[in-house]
Amino acid sequence: MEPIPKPTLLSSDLEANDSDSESLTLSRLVYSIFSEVWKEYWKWDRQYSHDALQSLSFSNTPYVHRQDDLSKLLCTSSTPPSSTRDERFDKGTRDQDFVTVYSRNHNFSVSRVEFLSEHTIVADSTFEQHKPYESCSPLSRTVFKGDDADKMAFIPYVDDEHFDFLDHTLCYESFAWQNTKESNDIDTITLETAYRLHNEHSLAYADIDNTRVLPRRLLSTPKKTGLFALSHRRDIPQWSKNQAQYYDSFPQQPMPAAGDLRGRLQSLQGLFCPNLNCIQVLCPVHMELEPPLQIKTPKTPLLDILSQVENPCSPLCFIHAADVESHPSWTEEDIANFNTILEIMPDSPPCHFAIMCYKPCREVLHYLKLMSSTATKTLEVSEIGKGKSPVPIFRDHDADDFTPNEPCRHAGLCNINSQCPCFQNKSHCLRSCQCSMECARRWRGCRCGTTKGGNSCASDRCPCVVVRRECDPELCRSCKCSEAIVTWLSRDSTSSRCRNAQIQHGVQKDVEIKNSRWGLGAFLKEPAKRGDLISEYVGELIYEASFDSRGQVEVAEHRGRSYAFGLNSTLSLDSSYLGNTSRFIDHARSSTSRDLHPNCRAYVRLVNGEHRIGIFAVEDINSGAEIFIDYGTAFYKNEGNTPENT
Ligand SMILES: C[S@@+](CC[C@H](N)C(=O)[O-])C[C@H]1O[C@@H](n2cnc3c(N)ncnc32)[C@H](O)[C@@H]1O
Repeated sequence: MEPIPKPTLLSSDLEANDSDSESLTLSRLVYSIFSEVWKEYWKWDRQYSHDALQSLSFSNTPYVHRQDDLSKLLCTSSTPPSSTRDERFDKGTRDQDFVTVYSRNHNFSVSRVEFLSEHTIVADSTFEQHKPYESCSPLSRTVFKGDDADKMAFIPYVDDEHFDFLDHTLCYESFAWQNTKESNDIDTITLETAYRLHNEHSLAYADIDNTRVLPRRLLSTPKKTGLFALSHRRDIPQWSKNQAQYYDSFPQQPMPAAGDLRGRLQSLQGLFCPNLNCIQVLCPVHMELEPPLQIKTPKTPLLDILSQVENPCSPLCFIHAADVESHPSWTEEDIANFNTILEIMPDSPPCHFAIMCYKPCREVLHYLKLMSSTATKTLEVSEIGKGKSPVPIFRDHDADDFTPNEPCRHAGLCNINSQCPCFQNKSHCLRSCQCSMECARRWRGCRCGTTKGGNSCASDRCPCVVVRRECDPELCRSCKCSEAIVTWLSRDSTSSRCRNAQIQHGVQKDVEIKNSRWGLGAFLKEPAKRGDLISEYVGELIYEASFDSRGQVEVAEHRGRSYAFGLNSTLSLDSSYLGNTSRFIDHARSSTSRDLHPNCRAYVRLVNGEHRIGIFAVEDINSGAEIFIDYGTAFYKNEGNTPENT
């Protein structure tokens, strides 16, 4: 059985007998129930594991022909036992191999046995064994890792006498398998402890958390999701009779009432990542636990909004008759919901509000007129006396000297007084920043036009290109960068397309990985034009300490291959363990031979507030050609390569 972890904070106090304070009594109770559950759980675990293993043994595998409740398929290679052979095995197929498939129930009893014949394929030629190569999990987008854990998940090259793994272990504090505090087992034990303390000892969950005896917090805090919320997202072993009552007993995240539109929008918004590179549900990288509602300042005068509506939305649309006969009497709830929608999409036509508010379009316009006159007055008053702000300074065009910051969330203007992180970092405000759309720190996008059959934003004439950021689908409207992906997908070569949004659109070339001069190399499977994105370089985003301990000096050196790129002033992008085909692109120096020169180049671009690396063709390249980039002078220094030997 695993040793019971002692709570770090109170372990000595818990063992002392002479203190009677209320909190200590509470802590002792929590600890004693935790210990009780701990022992019960590991006893169950041992029996469960024993039964599971036992059930796999052949002698214990009774033939039960039942089709229902199949939960597990286990395969072993064998010939069928003669007693259970059916006709198929007597028709000259005896020398074939058979696979016996046992279907099992939750309690490991066998519910069905089948014998499947196995077809053997004889290869014409012998395969040559590939030399040892590390595995790399395929990745479609970069993931944020930050710092590697202090716990070592495995010992690399442990059977290789040339690798000094003892030296490598010094980079870590412990082995991951020595740590019993973070596991599904511990979470399971903690949940059962919480249940018993609450239901059998009448302890409030907040009081249990306050003792800080349990290894995980039960309730969520603004910064961290608690175990109760997490338990809905994972499977818990079926071990305790109390489990069926967990979900009635444990507090749920309160759901906003049906009429509370603001609350419902906020909780819905909290599900989706606001970063345009991501938009993933419950994204662990960009999302706060309870992000505030994104409120927007109106930008377009009402008359302009109205003039853009071409078709009536209904017989009661404002287009037919703009005025109402008398002031429509909406309930307080109607008005509150209308205001909420107005806050998040102020520049929408009344027809859209009509659908969302369940009100006639014409009545909506009446309220819009009322609200817009108030809004203008408020704006005028709030702008009085502000004076001119100093011209903002930015440095986010230079990745070597900049790391993107979190979106800003503060009251007031983005300046020194509000301690705005964008101001402090000299960056542009992001789409998901809380400041007004009129904020002087916001990037305004480009106004590049598109030409029929031509491209836009392909040169330094585009202001986005100049500052090394990809066009923004919400800001760069005239280059139609939000439509470029549709154009590309339809392969419509006659339509114009924005050339400065290829990374976010994932417009990549087909690439094949084959043996090459220095291990594996990347080869084009289709032609590429100058300026085309070949592939995005994806991997794990890591800080410098992890860059070092991943062993640019140890593991990578031993392997003889390095997959890390400097991304910006604090982060590197490493595709050693997670990556895509671009990790196989080899290096070539400028101005060497025709078939060994850099036909592509890696560029760091600011894409919707994040740095990403694109590998772009710097010349027209034929299908079948190997892709090369120039790794730069660091490659010569770090890897002992000289320009001559490459
Ligand atoms: C990003 S990996 C490229 C893919 C690598 N060829 C493979 O098999 O996985 C970079 C490593 O490939 C090797 N490499 C690539 N280009 C090279 C060159 N021109 N000269 C020597 N080694 C090179 C070096 O070991 C380098 O650290």
